[in-house]
Amino acid sequence: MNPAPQLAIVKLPDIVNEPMLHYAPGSTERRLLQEALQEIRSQAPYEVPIVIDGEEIKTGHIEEQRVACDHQVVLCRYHNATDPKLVTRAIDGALRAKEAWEAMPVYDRTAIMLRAADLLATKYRYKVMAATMLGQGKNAWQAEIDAAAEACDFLRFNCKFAQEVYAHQPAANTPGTWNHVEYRPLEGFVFAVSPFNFTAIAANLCGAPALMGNVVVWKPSPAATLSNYFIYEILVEAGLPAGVIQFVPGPAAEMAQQVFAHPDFAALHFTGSTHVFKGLWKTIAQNIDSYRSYPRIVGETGGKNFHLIHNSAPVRSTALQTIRAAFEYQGQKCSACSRCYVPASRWPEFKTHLLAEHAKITVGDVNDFSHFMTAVINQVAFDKIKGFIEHARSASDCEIIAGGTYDDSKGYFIQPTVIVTTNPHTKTMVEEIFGPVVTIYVYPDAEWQSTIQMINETGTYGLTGAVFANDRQAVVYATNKLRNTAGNFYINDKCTGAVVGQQSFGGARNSGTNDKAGSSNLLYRFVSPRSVKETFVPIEDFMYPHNLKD
Ligand SMILES: NC(=O)c1ccc[n+]([C@@H]2O[C@H](COP(=O)([O-])OP(=O)(O)OC[C@H]3O[C@@H](n4cnc5c(N)ncnc54)[C@H](O)[C@@H]3O)[C@@H](O)[C@H]2O)c1
Ligand SMILES: N[C@@H](CCC=O)C(=O)O
Repeated sequence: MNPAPQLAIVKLPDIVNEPMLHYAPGSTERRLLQEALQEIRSQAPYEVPIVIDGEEIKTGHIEEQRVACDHQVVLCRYHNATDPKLVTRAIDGALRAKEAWEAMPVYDRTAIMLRAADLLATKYRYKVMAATMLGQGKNAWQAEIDAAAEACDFLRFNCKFAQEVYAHQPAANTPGTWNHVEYRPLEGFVFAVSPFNFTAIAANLCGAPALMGNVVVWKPSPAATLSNYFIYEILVEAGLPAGVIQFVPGPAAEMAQQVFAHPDFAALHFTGSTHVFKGLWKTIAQNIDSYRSYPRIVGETGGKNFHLIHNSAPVRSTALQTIRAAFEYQGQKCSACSRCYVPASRWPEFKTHLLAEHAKITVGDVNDFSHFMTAVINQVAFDKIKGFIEHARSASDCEIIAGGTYDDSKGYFIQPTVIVTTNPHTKTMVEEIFGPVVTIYVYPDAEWQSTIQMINETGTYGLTGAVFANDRQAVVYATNKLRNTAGNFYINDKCTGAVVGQQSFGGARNSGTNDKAGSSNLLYRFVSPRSVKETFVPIEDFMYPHNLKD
């Protein structure tokens, strides 16, 4: 196929954050979302195929995704790529689609992504939200944040960031020459592996490399299959050519082994847990001699995020922010507040506010919009979180002051749990829980500086953190001393809720490669620049002036 002509240097439409809807009683959006929930429930179980080169494939090797808050209900039955031949087919098909996709003008690739965002914001907003609510256990507001706002924002802002990348050109040209940089898609294919907890992240993991002209084999999370399939369908409706993104639910470990054995494997785009990411990195390292190029490895992983409260902080607001950060989406945001440091002088006041607000939280079915929390994702998560709670219950240095109960008879419900510890290195202060559990350590006011040092040295993660203080010296001190403790750092705000275009997202240490989702940094990881120099005037001599005779 010939490259399509490029007859204009185009200007992007203004890119702004998707306006958030509020789902207040009586609102149109609330009614439409409730109808979508009913519709999805009535259609369930959906049948989700593998899609390779635009062809729906039904292997008959079926897995189920269930409704998190009502686990007897099967939301979808999806076909799994258990046969390695299918993975080979997906890779081969993607590589065949590559030439035409990378030859497609940037304008057209961009138009597909912008169109997908508009389809999601309008025609499919409630459908994708409802699938996210039922499948991934989000209440209406959390689904709006994720499946509507953040997913649209990723799709649109990436287009803006891509323009920044393409516009980044050499600073100088010697007279008679013109230099430019071409941002080539990677030579090979990208493997995108997405987590259960954000539909938006899944859209970004496959969408960002594709926007930059790459072809992608996408393995969605089993616990997010339906919403992710709907995202895939939207991209196709928006004009994504067959083969550019291959939608391949499958056995994770086996697929990864096969993909990483392929010489054309060019990049991993992963979000998920730290131990899985490290395992994938090791396999890639072991196979390094077999690749055409050094693969790019981009992974955003776990966290152990903190709120640090100074004795000058506005206590009530800080307690409210802590409730949101610890318990929204049942603590299943990688950014969730999981450890909290409170000065002894303000602890009684903080505790009073925290417990009073905690008492207002209800946990229940996503169809009842009054609930602040719903179920955690599945039995494995439920059991793991339960284990942390029981460990705290039996530990002599911990006291559970709120919550601490759970019930998986209908859905995987865990009450928001507050632990107070006298040991700042107790298990729940150090390990990622990924559930609605926050542990508080009360520090002597005089130990503000050593507490900060301890926060910096506790655990292995570096994702998000927040300091709350009115005293500006305290803010400055904490901000400087905690520089490497969090890739996303907040001052007088909770440690969750990064917005695309406003706070690019990611952490270092064991939290990931910090390539910052929602920024041009990330897009640079999926291109391989070629510097091109053109000379306009032919030369007439190979000698340089200094070679001339006196
Ligand atoms: N830093 C971030 O931006 C960010 C964002 C969201 C989630 N997370 C992290 O993700 C985790 C929660 O998500 P999750 O439970 O879906 O994570 P997970 O690691 O269990 O799964 C993530 C993906 O990896 C796949 N996978 C699992 N085992 C694999 C293996 N052996 N080989 C190849 N692929 C494998 C899964 O099927 C899924 O698609 C938490 O640790 C959370 O902190 C991080
Ligand atoms: N970007 C989201 C977290 C994504 C991870 O789960 C936040 O900032 O809360």
